[in-house]
Amino acid sequence: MSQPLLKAESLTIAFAGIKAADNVSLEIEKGEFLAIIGPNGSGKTTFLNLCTGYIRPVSGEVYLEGEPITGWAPRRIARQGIARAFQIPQLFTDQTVRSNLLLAIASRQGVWDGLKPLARRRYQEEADELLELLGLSAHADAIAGTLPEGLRKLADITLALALKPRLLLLDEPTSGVSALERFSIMETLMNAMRTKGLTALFVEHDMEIVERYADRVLVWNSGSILAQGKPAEVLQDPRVVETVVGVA
Ligand SMILES: Nc1ncnc2c1ncn2[C@@H]1O[C@H](COP(=O)(O)OP(=O)(O)OP(=O)(O)O)[C@@H](O)[C@H]1O
Repeated sequence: MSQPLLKAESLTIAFAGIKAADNVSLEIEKGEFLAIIGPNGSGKTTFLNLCTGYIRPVSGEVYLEGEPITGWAPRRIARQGIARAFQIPQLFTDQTVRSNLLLAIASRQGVWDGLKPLARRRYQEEADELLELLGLSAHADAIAGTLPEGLRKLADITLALALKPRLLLLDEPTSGVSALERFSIMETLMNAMRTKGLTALFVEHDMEIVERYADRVLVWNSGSILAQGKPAEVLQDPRVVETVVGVA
C-alpha cells in the first residue's frame, strides 16, 4: 500500500499550560482536499505550524511520504514540498503580480540561475502557465497591492504553487472576500488543484465552502480532533453542531 502523503503521529504542544495539540494523529492521502474547522483557539493554526516547522512539538512526529520531518527548519520543509499560503497574502505589494511570481520561482531554483537568459525564459513560461491556471493572466502586469482581495488571494496561491509543493496548506482561502467572490475563488482553486493533481489542507470557517468543496473534514476542539469524515455527515453530527456549526 502507498504511504499517506502526510502523517501526524501523537503530536502534542502546550502554551502556558493549555494544550494546543493534544496527542493529535491523522493521515492525509494524495489528491485529497481536506478542510479543518473548529472554534477560535482550538488549535487549527497550531497544527499547520507543526507541519511547516514553525513550531516544534513537545512529543510526536510528522512524516512526509514516510520521511520524518519533525524539527526541520521551515525553509527545509518548504523545499521538501509543504507550501503554505497565508491568511494574509505575502505578496510584495509594490511589485507586479508576474514579478512576484518570478521571484518565487527563482527562490525555488536559486536566484543566480534566474539571471541566465535561458533560465529566465523558462521561468517566464512557468509563471505565465501558473497565472493562466489561477485566472490571473489579465492581471499579470498589475501592481500586486492594487488587486482586489479575491485576486490577491489567488496571486498568493500562485506563489505557493511556484514551489511545486506536494502538499498545499491554505489558511482561510476565502476570508475577507465578498459572498459572490467566494465561490468563484474556490472554483478556480479546485480547477487548479485537479489540473495539477495537488493535495491541499485548508482551514475554513465557512461551512458552505466546506460542505461544497472538501473531500473530508477534520473538526478541531481544544487541541484534539473531535470528528472527521465526509462533510455531509460530519456537519450534521450533534457534537459538531454544538461546538462549531452552531457558533460559526
Ligand atoms: N505561539 C504561540 N504562543 C502562545 N500561545 C499560542 C501560540 N500559538 C497558539 N497559541 C495558543 O494555542 C491555542 C490554539 O491557537 P490556534 O491559533 O492554533 O487556534 P486556531 O484554532 O487556529 O484559532 P483561530 O480560529 O482563532 O485562528 C490558543 O489558546 C492560542 O492562544
